[in-house]
Amino acid sequence: MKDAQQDHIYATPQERISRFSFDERVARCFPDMINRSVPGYAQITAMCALFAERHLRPGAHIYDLGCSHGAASLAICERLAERPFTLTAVDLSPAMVARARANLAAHCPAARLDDVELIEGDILALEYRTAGMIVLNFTLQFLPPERRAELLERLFDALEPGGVLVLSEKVRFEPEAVEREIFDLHHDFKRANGYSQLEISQKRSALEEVMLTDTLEIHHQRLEEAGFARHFTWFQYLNFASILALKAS
Ligand SMILES: Nc1ncnc2c1ncn2[C@@H]1O[C@H](C[S@+](CC[C@H]([NH3+])C(=O)[O-])CC(=O)[O-])[C@@H](O)[C@H]1O
Ligand SMILES: O=C(O)C(=O)Cc1ccccc1
Repeated sequence: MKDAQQDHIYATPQERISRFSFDERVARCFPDMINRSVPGYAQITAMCALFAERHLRPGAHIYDLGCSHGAASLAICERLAERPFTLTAVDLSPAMVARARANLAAHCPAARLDDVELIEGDILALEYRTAGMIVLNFTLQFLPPERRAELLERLFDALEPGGVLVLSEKVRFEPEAVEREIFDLHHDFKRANGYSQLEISQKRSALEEVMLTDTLEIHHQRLEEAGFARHFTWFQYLNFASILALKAS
């Protein structure tokens, strides 16, 4: 599937801006979109492989939830090419799952390919098996806020002792003055990466009711309540952050 395209989705004025969705059009340009929009995306993806290398017991299972093109899964498969593990990557969008499948088939080391499974489905409805590592990179923010705690509790239950969860999110800040400053700086970041003011503001409107962000404090509180013994923000770049949460061994 050689269709890696530049993101021009919001480049022309739209009369009515429809809600953002992970459809065919977004899937087609997704790598370009996320790399130019999410500060630290490449670093966070690469670190997921190092977390797996450090924390995964041989033979353990990994989940990549809301995998999109499968970037985190691929980074893990490449780094742990010689080590035994199994992996399930899940996404609700058929267009994304098709890309993840093609990407993994093309780039996953042959020795790992048989142990990787892709599921087109809702991570809120999945039956989880015991896992050593769960990756939630920029996915929780798209779930209804009232379902987030329940999902984290289920993921905590699925993790084996010593298991790890990587939770990466766009976050908001309090007080409002700080939020405004960092929000604007993120827009500067996007402009520096070639997005126009029109693209930035139209996409912001499209995301308004779809992507509801929490503060880092809320994320940590949820993880605490889900049962995680240790959880800390290991990365932050403007309003994008990643937390590592560990289940006691
Ligand atoms: N209920 C759901 N069930 C399954 N998938 C879902 C659900 N809701 C949304 N998604 C999927 O979650 C992904 C979010 S993108 C993740 C990036 C990836 N992790 C990456 O590291 O490249 C983040 C972003 O675009 O900012 C999309 O592919 C949705 O289809
Ligand atoms: O583009 C943005 O402003 C974002 O907040 C991140 C993002 C990246 C890709 C899809 C949806 C949101």
